[in-house]
Amino acid sequence: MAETAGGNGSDNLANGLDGPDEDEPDSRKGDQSEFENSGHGGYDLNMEYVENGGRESNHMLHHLPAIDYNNEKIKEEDEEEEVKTWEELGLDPRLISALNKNGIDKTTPIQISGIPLILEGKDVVARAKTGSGKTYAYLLPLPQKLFSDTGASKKTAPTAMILVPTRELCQQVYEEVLSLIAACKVQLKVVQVTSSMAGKDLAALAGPPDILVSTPACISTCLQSDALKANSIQEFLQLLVLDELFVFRRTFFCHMVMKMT
Ligand SMILES: Nc1ncnc2c1ncn2[C@@H]1O[C@H](COP(=O)(O)OP(=O)(O)OP(=O)(O)O)[C@@H](O)[C@H]1O
Repeated sequence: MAETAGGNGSDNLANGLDGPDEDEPDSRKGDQSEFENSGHGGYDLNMEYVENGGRESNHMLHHLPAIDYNNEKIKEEDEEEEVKTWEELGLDPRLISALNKNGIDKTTPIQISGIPLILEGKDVVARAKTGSGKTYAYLLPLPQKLFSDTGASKKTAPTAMILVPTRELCQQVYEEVLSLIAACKVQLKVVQVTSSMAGKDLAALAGPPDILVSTPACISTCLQSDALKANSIQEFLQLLVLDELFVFRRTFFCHMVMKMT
């Protein structure tokens, strides 16, 4: 991880178009049965994410608190791990209610570890086995942190960005965010943009959204076309999620993150 974020900085956010292929097959097809079968052991370090929770945060990922479950460590944690409720994680009652309506009433280890840290505004790198609930681990705190955001009326960039490597994942995460926000009955503008969208669709970025779900390649295009402005992102972005972080390693995107945070 240190190597990933500690690489050479880029001089220009819009430079370096060697981003990941957005047509890469969607690796996340986790469904309920997959989740149930995964148990809480055997984490195989196959996914990571970063949440940038504060302007004062350190730019070097190796300084971040890391939730890093490997097979050996998870056994120890399984023995000692305290099961916590959504309430004990500090989750907003509206989100808990939304989860309960979908029959999700128990927390998973990655959610127990990650959600409180993210709510505290810490930067987090987390990895756990497919189907272990990582998406909710970052998705639940995100709107919650925006519930209390009175909304800077003059903001010119999204408050939160979720970046995923493929269009399929983008659509999937976008729908999950929309569904959570609808269930909570809060007014948050959520926008999805991908490289396959026509220029006129980028008009949705004007406004701008509270939460933007996109891909690195598309963000690069948006920066080049001025649909997004690097300076505005630096000023207004409060939360950044990189889902499937390993895909972004050694790409221009690492440099971009260094600039944006
Ligand atoms: N606490 C929970 N209780 C029950 N089901 C859950 C819980 N958290 C998530 N799920 C469900 O488990 C499934 C897999 O979760 P999710 O997609 O978050 O896994 P993931 O760790 O992100 O997987 P991947 O590495 O493939 O992205 C989803 O259907 C999700 O709705």
